[in-house]
Amino acid sequence: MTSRAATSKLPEIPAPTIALDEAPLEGETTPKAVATQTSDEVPTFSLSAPDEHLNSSHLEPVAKSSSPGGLSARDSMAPRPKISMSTPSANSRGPMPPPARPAVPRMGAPSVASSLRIPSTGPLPNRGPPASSQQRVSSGLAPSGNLLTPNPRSRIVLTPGHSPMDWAAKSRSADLAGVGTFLRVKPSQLKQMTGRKGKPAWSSWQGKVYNITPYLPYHPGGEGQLMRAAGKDGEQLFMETHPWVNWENMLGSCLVGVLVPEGHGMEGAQPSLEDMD
Ligand code: HEM
Repeated sequence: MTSRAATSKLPEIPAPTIALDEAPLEGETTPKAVATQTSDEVPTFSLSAPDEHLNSSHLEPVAKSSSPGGLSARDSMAPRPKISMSTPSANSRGPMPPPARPAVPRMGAPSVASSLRIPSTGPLPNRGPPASSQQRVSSGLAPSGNLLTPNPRSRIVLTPGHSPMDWAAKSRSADLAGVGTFLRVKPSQLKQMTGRKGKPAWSSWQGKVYNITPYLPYHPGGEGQLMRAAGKDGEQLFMETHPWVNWENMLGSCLVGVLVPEGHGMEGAQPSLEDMD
């Protein structure tokens, strides 16, 4: 009974004003009413096709699909989209997808998908000033001896057991200064600590003197580079090379003492210096 009423409404739908007034009310926006002018032609065609299905089989699918009939409303909605979708999908299932997809990515640039892609060839975003930082690499990738990265600058390949992580562990575990107590070191005395002739290599940094000998095999720049600072103030060389490196933290266990003027007494320090010769 109700089905006939619905079918009877369908032929009345072609009148544009009635059908369109009902649609926007159920819909969200009234501006869609503009489509009514174009829909004058559409409803005649689209409705004709479903009308045939509805008239002939609107009761049949309900009975076929489910006898309880609780889904009658859904079933009535389903066939309409199926009709419109069926014709294009049936045509596109075979050949359509393959040719369309490859053409777009090969062209590349203009598509939205391409703008979302990560460039495979261009430079990656800068994540920090020391791009080739040994510290950054070593923080997670060099738990033991060998360094796994190439030498973009003048870094060397450290021998096994001498990675920055190894140094961190060693420097935490022991006093590496090589002196019994903190010393007052004169510049003339610092100059003698060149790491040669059996003497340790000392270097000063901001008024403090460090024994850099234990760190030599751990220095990513090589022993030769580090030795350039031996026997003198190494701050300038250090800052010219890697100002981001924290000298004090890395060589804290190597602290010998403080640098004092030449005329300053060496009361406590003199014996220790003599003993080391
Ligand atoms: C004495 C204290 C020093 C410490 C604790 C120290 C520590 C380090 C560290 C951690 C690196 C790796 C840096 C990185 O890859 O980002 C490095 C590299 C290097 N260091 Fe030193 N260094 C010292 C002194 C010196 C001195 C006096 C020189 C002389 C110029 C020097 C020359 C170099 C060079 C050429 C590199 C390799 C280039 C680089 O990776 O940046 N270092 N040093």
